Amino acid sequence: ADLKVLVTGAAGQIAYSLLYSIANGDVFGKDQSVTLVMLDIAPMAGVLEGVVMELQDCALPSLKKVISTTTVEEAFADIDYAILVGAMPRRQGMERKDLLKANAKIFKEQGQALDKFAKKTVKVLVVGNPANTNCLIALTAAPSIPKDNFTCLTRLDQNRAQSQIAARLGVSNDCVSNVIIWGNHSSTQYPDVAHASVKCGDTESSVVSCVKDDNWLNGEFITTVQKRGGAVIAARKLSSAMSAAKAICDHVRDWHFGTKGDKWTSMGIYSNGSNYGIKEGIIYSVPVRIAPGGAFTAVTGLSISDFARSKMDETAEELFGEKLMAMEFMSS
Ligand SMILES: NC(=O)C1=CN([C@@H]2O[C@H](COP(=O)(O)OP(=O)(O)OC[C@H]3O[C@@H](n4cnc5c(N)ncnc54)[C@H](O)[C@@H]3O)[C@@H](O)[C@H]2O)C=CC1
Ligand SMILES: O=C(O)CCC(=O)C(=O)O
Repeated sequence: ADLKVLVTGAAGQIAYSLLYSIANGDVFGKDQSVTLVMLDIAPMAGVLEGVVMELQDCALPSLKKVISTTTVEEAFADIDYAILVGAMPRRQGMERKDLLKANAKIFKEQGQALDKFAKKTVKVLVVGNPANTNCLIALTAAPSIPKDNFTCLTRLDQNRAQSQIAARLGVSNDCVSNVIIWGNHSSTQYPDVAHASVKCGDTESSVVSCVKDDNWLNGEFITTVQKRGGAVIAARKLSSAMSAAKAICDHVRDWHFGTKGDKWTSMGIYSNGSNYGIKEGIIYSVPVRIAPGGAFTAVTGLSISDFARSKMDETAEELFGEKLMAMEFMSS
């Protein structure tokens, strides 16, 4: 059957790369026909039309139909996937949580629209910042959809971490696996390589033993990944878009087709209180294994050092703080 995939913020920068990749079959496969639904706000209707024209002009075989709209009723009707990108991006000098007030109401409205109009099996990926807390807002506004159908994007952080390690070791990016992103997609996130491995030829070794520099791994490596979004904004005067679109494709592809073998990937998921002492009630990034079709389980049994514990708790605390702020905005 045809897959109906919604992208919000469809006239924006991330969408400009993302829509092409989805339409080209890079996410759901070349043999899967896709109906793309594109939502943006009314003032962007003209730009949206231009993007629709370009998608048509790509003449892609797996793109069955394009629907562009500025109303949530039409956008969320019967969708299989909702990729929620549309939101205000951060500018220089702002933290991602500064966006909460502006963006919280978007995700409340869209959560309600998911609840009312989407398939109950819809898979939701929240990208708009602050991604974890926006995801929690959407999930809360959509009680008829299972909590495990809501995730937020930390794959960009994972890709950044993986590429920092690969560059340090002088190997290609695909040699590095099982890097973990814990917690918030923010500067408190904890990129963790304690369980990561690097494969060169037939031999697989731990990243820690290959890098042989704990000072770098526990210091500069972590801060580089935590602050990478800000570094891109400072350089480009715009937030990451090409790399964000690529990470969205990686996330959704793995959620659709599953992870391979014993490999895992990180995504922000609803914390039910049973993983690594992380309390219930926030969207927190953890390593997961995913079965084909999308059922995922958090990877269990990983040893957690005291250093990791304190980092994991710090980012959880920030998320509970954001949740409190979000609840205040919602009730005021
Ligand atoms: N989680 C992550 O790893 C990342 C998240 N982001 C976030 O993604 C979001 C989008 O970034 P860009 O595409 O660069 O921004 P952009 O400003 O280029 O595009 C955003 C689009 O969303 C639209 N929009 C605003 N309110 C909307 C609503 N209620 N419904 C539908 N569309 C709406 C805007 O009109 C605009 O066209 C930002 O919040 C940004 O911070 C960006 C990179 C990575
Ligand atoms: O950092 C930002 O706010 C820009 C977008 C983003 O979330 C990122 O690049 O990681």
